[in-house]
Amino acid sequence: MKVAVLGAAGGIGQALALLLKTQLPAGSKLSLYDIAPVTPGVAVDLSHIPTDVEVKGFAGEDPTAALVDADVVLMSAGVARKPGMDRSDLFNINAGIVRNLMEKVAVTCPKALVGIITNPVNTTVAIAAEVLKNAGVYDKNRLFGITTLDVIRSETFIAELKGLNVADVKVNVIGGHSGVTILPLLSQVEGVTFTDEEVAAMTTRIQNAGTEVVEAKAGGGSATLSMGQAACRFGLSLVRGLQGEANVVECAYVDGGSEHAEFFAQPVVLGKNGVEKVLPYGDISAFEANARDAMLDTLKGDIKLGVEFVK
Ligand SMILES: NC(=O)C1=CN([C@@H]2O[C@H](COP(=O)(O)OP(=O)(O)OC[C@H]3O[C@@H](n4cnc5c(N)ncnc54)[C@H](O)[C@@H]3O)[C@@H](O)[C@H]2O)C=CC1
Ligand SMILES: O=C([O-])CC(=O)C(=O)O
Repeated sequence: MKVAVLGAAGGIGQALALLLKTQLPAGSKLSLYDIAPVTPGVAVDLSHIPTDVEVKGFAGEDPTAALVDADVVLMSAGVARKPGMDRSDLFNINAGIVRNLMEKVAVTCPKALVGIITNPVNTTVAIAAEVLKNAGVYDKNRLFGITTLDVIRSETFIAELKGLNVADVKVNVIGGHSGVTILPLLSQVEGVTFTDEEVAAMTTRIQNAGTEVVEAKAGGGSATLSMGQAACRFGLSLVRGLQGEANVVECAYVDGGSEHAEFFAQPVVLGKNGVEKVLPYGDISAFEANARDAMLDTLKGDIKLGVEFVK
């Protein structure tokens, strides 16, 4: 199994690479790419950790060497937010970065499962899809926007509020990955009841959790360590699915035939070809149905921006 991380010298990339070095199955290969010249050094550093995962690092303008034979590509290349910015403010720089990297993926490892972390995810995933379509290699089951951070935040915040063991809290988060498009389905959390006020406050906190970190880091970037953990969880789930494990389920932003939008985050079963099955997200409350319907114009606009960028 070969996993490539693009943007590997960054805050997320280094945290993710460390977790993958220690958690990928024995015999895996980890390939790190970033334009930053330090990247081969990051690989040398990680290679001193005694696990059976081979690490190689590549820097420079061309990611091809890192992508050869990749089964999974996790992309966090790009710029991060500073206080006062919205995720959509990252579009101008990150759209081109994602497009250029996806052009190399399309040529070098078109069958890889690709997880996009680079923001704005609602739009960059649409960009990635258009690039793959233009190259004639698009398979909707192999492309994912990684929304796992919204899931782990929801689980953490709910466990804190309700005094639960966080390992027992499971939450689906649907929609997209910014502001109102992030919709945690609190009504489905087993063994927990929320007042209307708690639902409203918790939903808002989860939607604004990225901004909470951006403000706390005060100009030093956005979530990197929690995102490293989230991306590692999602990447390992992709690997487990590829290896034939049954019942690997994650929420992800996919082109899954949703009635709501071309891309929509919801639970999916992962397998040898990526998405094996898109699962229904189940019964939701009136509050959640309203929030879902209210987000759709924003989400569809974000997707359209990505499609038009590539055209
Ligand atoms: N999906 C999600 O839930 C989350 C997404 N993000 C996003 O992830 C992205 C990365 O964030 P950080 O790691 O904190 O940023 P960072 O600035 O620490 O790292 C980004 C890395 O990308 C590299 N890079 C830039 N252009 C590149 C290119 N053309 N090819 C290869 N590498 C390139 C940079 O050299 C840098 O090392 C941002 O867009 C951020 O908004 C952040 C948190 C959560
Ligand atoms: O908020 C940001 O800019 C980074 C991000 O996507 C998150 O932390 O959820």
